[in-house]
Amino acid sequence: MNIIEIRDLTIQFPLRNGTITAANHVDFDIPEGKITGLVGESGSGKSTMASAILRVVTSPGKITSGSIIYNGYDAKDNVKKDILKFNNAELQRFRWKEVAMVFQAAQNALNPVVRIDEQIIETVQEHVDMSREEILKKASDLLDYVRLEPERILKSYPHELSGGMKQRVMIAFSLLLDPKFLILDEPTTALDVITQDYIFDILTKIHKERGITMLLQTHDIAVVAKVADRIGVMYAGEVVEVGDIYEVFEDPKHPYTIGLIHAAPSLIDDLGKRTPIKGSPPNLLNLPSGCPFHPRCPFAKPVCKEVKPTTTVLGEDHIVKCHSYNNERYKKEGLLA
Ligand SMILES: Nc1ncnc2c1ncn2[C@@H]1O[C@H](COP(=O)(O)OP(=O)(O)OP(=O)(O)O)[C@@H](O)[C@H]1O
Ligand code: NI
Repeated sequence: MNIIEIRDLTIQFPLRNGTITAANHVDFDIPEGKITGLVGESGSGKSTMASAILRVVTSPGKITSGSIIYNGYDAKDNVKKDILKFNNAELQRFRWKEVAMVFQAAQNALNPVVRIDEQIIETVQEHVDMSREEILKKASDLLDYVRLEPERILKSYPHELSGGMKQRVMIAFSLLLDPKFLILDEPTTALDVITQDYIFDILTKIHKERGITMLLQTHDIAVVAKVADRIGVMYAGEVVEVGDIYEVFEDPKHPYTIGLIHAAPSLIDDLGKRTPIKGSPPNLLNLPSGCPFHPRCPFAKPVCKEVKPTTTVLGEDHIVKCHSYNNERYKKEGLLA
């Protein structure tokens, strides 16, 4: 079952010099109980899509089409719910209790002048009726779970903690109301590699032991390879390939996916073969015609310049948006092993 089903989602930012389409008629499913990784270069629209799920798209962004169905409620109120139609009371109930998010640079979300224990109590009491004692007990268990020393952390101010510790506090925070679905937006960016690995260990443990569905957004495809069950690839506001992690790494279909894999140092055995994707991400104010990837694509054909590719279903959980996905040249040119 899919906990989230995004259909035809369009999000636009009207700016003085034009309109940016950060999500362009996106269809995307997030299956329950799995870790879905979402990769794409900076500006491809990952954070914007996540912010739509929680209805926190930043101004001047507007959702101009689509629906986001949430299937996480109990069978008894067996109605499919469109998050985009939630009223304020429904949103209040939905955020934190159903879906929680750990933001990019979440550590900065902590209030610098309030002790951690008071911040936790305040946040929880905004959403549910729980006593201070109950909250502190739960917070201690969770801090312990993310391998922090509860007594010390609860009495600390944010500046007394390292970046990695603050990020683990934010992960514990996100679990306070037992959400079914956790969105992690670049949860380890700005942390050193050892701390990153440590945090991914903890996230994997949380996923295994609690069965929480996760959406992990990152520009680092190597992280997705390590942690996720499925991968979605975003380019210029579109999801261009989605599939099971083994299938996509074994047999990537979109030239952009192939490019990302070949550009990731730790995924290529022979470092000499590492090849960055040529060119740079498109200007969303002035998108190329047809397939937005065509100016950078080694396999572009005349049609790619003219016609936007539609979605091709390749298997039970594998889709691609490309005119040349089955091009034998992929293999001939040695781009694939
Ligand atoms: N508040 C805003 N005002 C104007 N444009 C915005 C705003 N938020 C996002 N955008 C634009 O929307 C596009 C998608 O941005 P988004 O942050 O979703 O990408 P991303 O894939 O998360 O990138 P990153 O890896 O840098 O976080 C970008 O072109 C960005 O400039
Ligand atoms: Ni982002």
